[in-house]
Amino acid sequence: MTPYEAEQKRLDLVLEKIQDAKAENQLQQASAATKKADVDAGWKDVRFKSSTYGSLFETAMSVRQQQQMLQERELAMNSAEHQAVVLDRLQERPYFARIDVKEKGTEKVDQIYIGLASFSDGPDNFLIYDWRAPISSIYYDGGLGHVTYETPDGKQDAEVSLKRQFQIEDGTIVTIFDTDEAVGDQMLLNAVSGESTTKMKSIVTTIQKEQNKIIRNTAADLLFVQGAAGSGKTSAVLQRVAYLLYRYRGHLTSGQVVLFSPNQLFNDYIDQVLPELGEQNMVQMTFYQYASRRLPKLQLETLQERFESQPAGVEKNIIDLKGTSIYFEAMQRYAKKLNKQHIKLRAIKFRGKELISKKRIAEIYYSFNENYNLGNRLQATKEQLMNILQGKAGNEVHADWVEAEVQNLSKEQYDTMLRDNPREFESDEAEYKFIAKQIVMKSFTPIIRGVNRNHFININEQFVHFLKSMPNFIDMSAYQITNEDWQTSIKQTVDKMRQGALPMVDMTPYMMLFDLIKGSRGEREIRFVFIDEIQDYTPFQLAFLKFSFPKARFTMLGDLNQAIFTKENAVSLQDELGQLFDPKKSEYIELTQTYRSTQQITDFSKDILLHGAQIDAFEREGDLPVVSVVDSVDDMVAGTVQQLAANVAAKETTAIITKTLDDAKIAYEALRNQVDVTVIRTENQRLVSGTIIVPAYLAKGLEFDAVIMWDASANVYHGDDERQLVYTIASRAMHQLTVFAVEKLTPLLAGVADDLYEKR
Ligand SMILES: Nc1ncnc2c1ncn2[C@@H]1O[C@H](COP(=O)(O)OP(=O)(O)OP(=O)(O)O)[C@@H](O)[C@H]1O
Repeated sequence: MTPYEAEQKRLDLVLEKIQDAKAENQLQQASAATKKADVDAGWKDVRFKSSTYGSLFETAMSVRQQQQMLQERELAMNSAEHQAVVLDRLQERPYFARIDVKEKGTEKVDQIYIGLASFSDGPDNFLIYDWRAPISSIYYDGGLGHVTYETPDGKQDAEVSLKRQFQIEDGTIVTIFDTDEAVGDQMLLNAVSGESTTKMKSIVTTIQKEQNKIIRNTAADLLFVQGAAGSGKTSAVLQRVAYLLYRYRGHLTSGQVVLFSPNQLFNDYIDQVLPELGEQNMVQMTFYQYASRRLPKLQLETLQERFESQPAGVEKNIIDLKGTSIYFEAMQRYAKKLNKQHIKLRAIKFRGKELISKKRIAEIYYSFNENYNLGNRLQATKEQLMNILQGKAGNEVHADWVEAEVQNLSKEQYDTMLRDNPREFESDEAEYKFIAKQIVMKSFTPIIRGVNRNHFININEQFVHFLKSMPNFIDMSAYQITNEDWQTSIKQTVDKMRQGALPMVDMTPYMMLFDLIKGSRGEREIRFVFIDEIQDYTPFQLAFLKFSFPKARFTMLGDLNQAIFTKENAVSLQDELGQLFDPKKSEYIELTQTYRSTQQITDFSKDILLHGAQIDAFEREGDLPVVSVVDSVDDMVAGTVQQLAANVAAKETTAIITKTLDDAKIAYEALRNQVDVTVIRTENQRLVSGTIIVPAYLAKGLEFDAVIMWDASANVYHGDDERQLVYTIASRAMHQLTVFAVEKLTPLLAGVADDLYEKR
């Protein structure tokens, strides 16, 4: 029998067993469904008796029992359902690799077949191993011969005598490929040569050794991945989520994993990867969404506003300062001082008059000794305020307005107030008291809620006071900021706040200050936080996220060359992180090999960068990028139409990437009558197939077969600080890159070596 025949025979056998398992699974599902129906019927027996405490408790018990039963059944059904999905997937593609391994100390050679999930036909007889199983690591990590791999019990030695890759289609083995490398280049070439789609795909069959390190790391508190554009950072990190969910099954749910992504469009782009791997998606959001959730009343600056504002001079110095860890630390020191003085309060009012004055609240707040921290102090203040409110409510019973309301009660209102209470009162006085108390309690409810929600802290005023105090904490001249500059900037912030808005730079400090005053302990149930495009975060934001997720391990991914928001500040990020996380528990991994683009596009993009970053192109040939400097916008439009026609003929999806949203709209107006295009205006739009026009800041993290860079003229991209932006745009292209400029090409591209592109 040839190896091919032998493998096909085995495959047939496995498929048969999968078929058996499916039949079995269907029976299980049916039985789970009947059991659930029984429980549902049981609900009818749950009577709600609530006249006494005893019976209330009894009802609660039986509801609880029903719920528990229901949950168990649901779980059984879910796992049967889940299993069914897994089996379907395995039937489609049972495995993609095989390794023959002899573990140290044994003589037997095991044939390990690796697929998307484990499958066995009896205890310990695994016909397929999950790609995340410890032993599967061997497939990704090395060649033939001696290997060691990590298991939960420590390192294990083994000998590998065969590595085989398969392509299986419809139950038939199409190719078998034996290799002595980690993951054969041919296989990788096949994987990356496909066309782009609007959804990212998993890379499970061709994970590279360096990527495998990222995926399987469980030791680091901070895993920092610096990687060139297209080096598979995002891919690796999504595989990592799937890995962690597998590794900590039963202790970790997808709801305890949060991914901060650059924009909503990107969320949309990656949301199929985990389901494809048989896992649920983690919580995905942008930093902006996180902030809006926490500050629902404030209008925050949007991505577009942030990207398109081009602060310079002092304004920029101030923005820079507000993003530093120095500013973060200054805030901590400022907050500490609030234990002694300067807390900003709001009087508690009721029916237009002051119930508890600011002065009184301050007295209470500062009546606790210095051992109290801000959180305890606030808590203790709240308790006292509640006591006072209770007393005040008692006094209020005899107020005129209450009396009037009692008199005016309708019969219906009266009945609702009495509810199940006995209708007979000892005296009229007792009846009045009872009703009046209800009325007072009802009108006090919003005040009590307000106290519970810290409304007596005037956070806006506090924030302004914080800003005003900063010159006492930070030497502003070190940032080229004069006292006057600082005061002007405070005024601008205050003006914005008056309109119910908050500038982006003040957003994180504002949340942080409030958290400090509240003594917030962060979201402790979150275990893993992933931050993509880390170069766009300031040290202040990172410190804030660390504070907000105190129990989480962090994985940060970024490309310092694509720092389109923070620009050169990103370089110091790594140093800053060294202060936030214990260096002994931090790991830095660099990915230099890029997979997205052809050699020609990678070489061109790389040359845009000044410092010749370490970027290795994957050997895949394509056309040279084309740079076309034309005489007028009309010519650019005509050229774009022509290029689009060529791309469509070659079945390449194209993105026309502009610098700003306005440019995108202009391009759209110019093109819409001639070609079929969709303009992406906001991050909340869906990615559609076909040609799109998108502003650069929304194209982050995405990739396209072909990219047309719109208007790369000298008057559009001028400053050296836009180099990273130009690099980001160019590096979105997989196979085809066309650059148009009107009259004069941006100097940022003019510096690229002549032989790396074709002039047209
Ligand atoms: N091991 C791999 N096997 C096959 N394809 C891969 C592999 N690693 C990455 N790729 C492909 O390379 C492309 C770029 O990957 P990805 O988007 O993850 O890179 P990135 O580092 O996040 O890029 P950027 O920083 O530019 O957004 C994707 O099409 C991805 O599928």
